[in-house]
Order: sequence, then structure tokens, then C-alpha cells
Amino acid sequence: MIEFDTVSKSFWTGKKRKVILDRASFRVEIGNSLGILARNGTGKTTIINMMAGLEKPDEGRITRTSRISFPLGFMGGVINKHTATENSRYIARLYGLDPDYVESFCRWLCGLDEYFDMPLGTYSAGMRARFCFALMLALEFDIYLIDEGMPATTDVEFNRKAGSILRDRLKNATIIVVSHSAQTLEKFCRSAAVLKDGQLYMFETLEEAKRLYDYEAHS
Ligand SMILES: Nc1ncnc2c1ncn2[C@@H]1O[C@H](COP(=O)(O)OP(=O)(O)OP(=O)(O)O)[C@@H](O)[C@H]1O
Repeated sequence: MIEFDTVSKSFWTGKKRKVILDRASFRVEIGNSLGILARNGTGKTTIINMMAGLEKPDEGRITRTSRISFPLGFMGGVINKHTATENSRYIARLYGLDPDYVESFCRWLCGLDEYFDMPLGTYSAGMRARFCFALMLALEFDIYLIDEGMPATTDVEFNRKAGSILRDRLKNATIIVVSHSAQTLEKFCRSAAVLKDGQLYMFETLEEAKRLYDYEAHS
């Protein structure tokens, strides 16, 4: 479970205060995957980062009672001067997992060949994305956080392998996806919410959420 209790978050832009959440309260239970619809720039990444614990609220409380992933595609947890072998073994220890398993899983999934033993700083953006994505799939979570759908890499073989592992994982896991597009949410979610004016409006179905979202777009 993850719960926001009267959470506020805003940024000072130098001219005005940009409000992301204004004393918002909501709860996501295990087993009830949630899609959040929000326009670009309204705070999708900020909310996902707050759920992950990467960003703190200004006020209010966020309670997590499950294993919550870092946002899918997040690349902040790895160290550039270290190799993929070193990074994967280090992260495995942090999560209390078997380093041999996490290293071999990532080595198999990434297809980086000899680069797996080179520092991440020598990787292309696509290679880094593949490694970070593989690392997340090597760890098991109760709730997966996804910002704007699947991070697409151009490596067809990787996308096929990673996509099938993720689909399998999602059969038992709960996911929270934020997106500006209802189409992205359709694939994953049972219930849906709309982020608007600092509040998260929760709905039983995506159809209901879309009605508010579309109404806003045309009003
Ligand atoms: N550290 C910060 N300082 C000031 N403003 C910020 C900061 N982080 C985010 N913002 C602003 O807060 C708003 C929400 O940002 P966020 O990245 O969460 O939006 P988003 O909905 O994910 O956007 P996009 O769809 O464009 O990725 C934006 O206007 C952004 O400029």
C-alpha cells in the first residue's frame, strides 16, 4: 500500500509558485493497478518521484508498506565510473539479493557483451537504458512505478525479452503509471485518476477518468 496524507508540493519558479499537489490525500492498494492521467508539465514525474521516495513533500505524509520500485527507466542509482558487473553486484547487496544472480540476469538480458565489464561512462544512452531497465527487472517489487509507459530502446531483441519478463511480473504485481495519454494506461490499469489543480481525482474505471480529462481539454 502507498498512501498520501494531506501532501503538498510546489516549486518556486522565481515569479510564482507552481503547485503540483495541494493537501492531496489518496491511497493505492496492492492488486489495484492505477493509471494517472495528467497533462504535460502538471507534475507526473514529481508525483512518481515522491512515491519512490526520490523527492520529499513540502508538507504531509507519505506512507509505504510495500516494496516500491524506483521509476522504470530511472538511471540515477548507478555509478558511471563502475562497470555493469560492479553496479549490479552493489545494487544486489543493497537489496539483500544474491549478487551472482543479479549479475548473471543483467548480463543475459542486456546483451552488452564485453561492455558489461567496462565503466558505464563508456556506454551509449541506449546501452545505459538497457542496463538500468534490466537492473530493475532483476529486483522484485510489489508496486512498479512507470513514468509515461515503457522506456523504448531501439534494440529489438532486448525489447522482446524485457517486455515479456515485465508482462509476466505484472501478472502478480501492482503498477502505477502516469501518462498524458489514456491509451498508455489502457494496457496496464484497472482504476484511474486525474491529476488536476493540485488534486488527484480517483475513479473506479478509466472511462470515468477520461470523461473528466477530456472535458477539461475541451473547456
Ligand atoms: N526542481 C524544480 N524547480 C522548479 N520547478 C520544477 C522543478 N521540478 C519540476 N519543476 C516544474 O514543475 C512542473 C512539473 O514538473 P514534472 O517534471 O513533474 O512534470 P511532468 O508532468 O512530468 O512534465 P512532462 O510531461 O513535461 O515530463 C513543471 O512546470 C516543472 O518545470
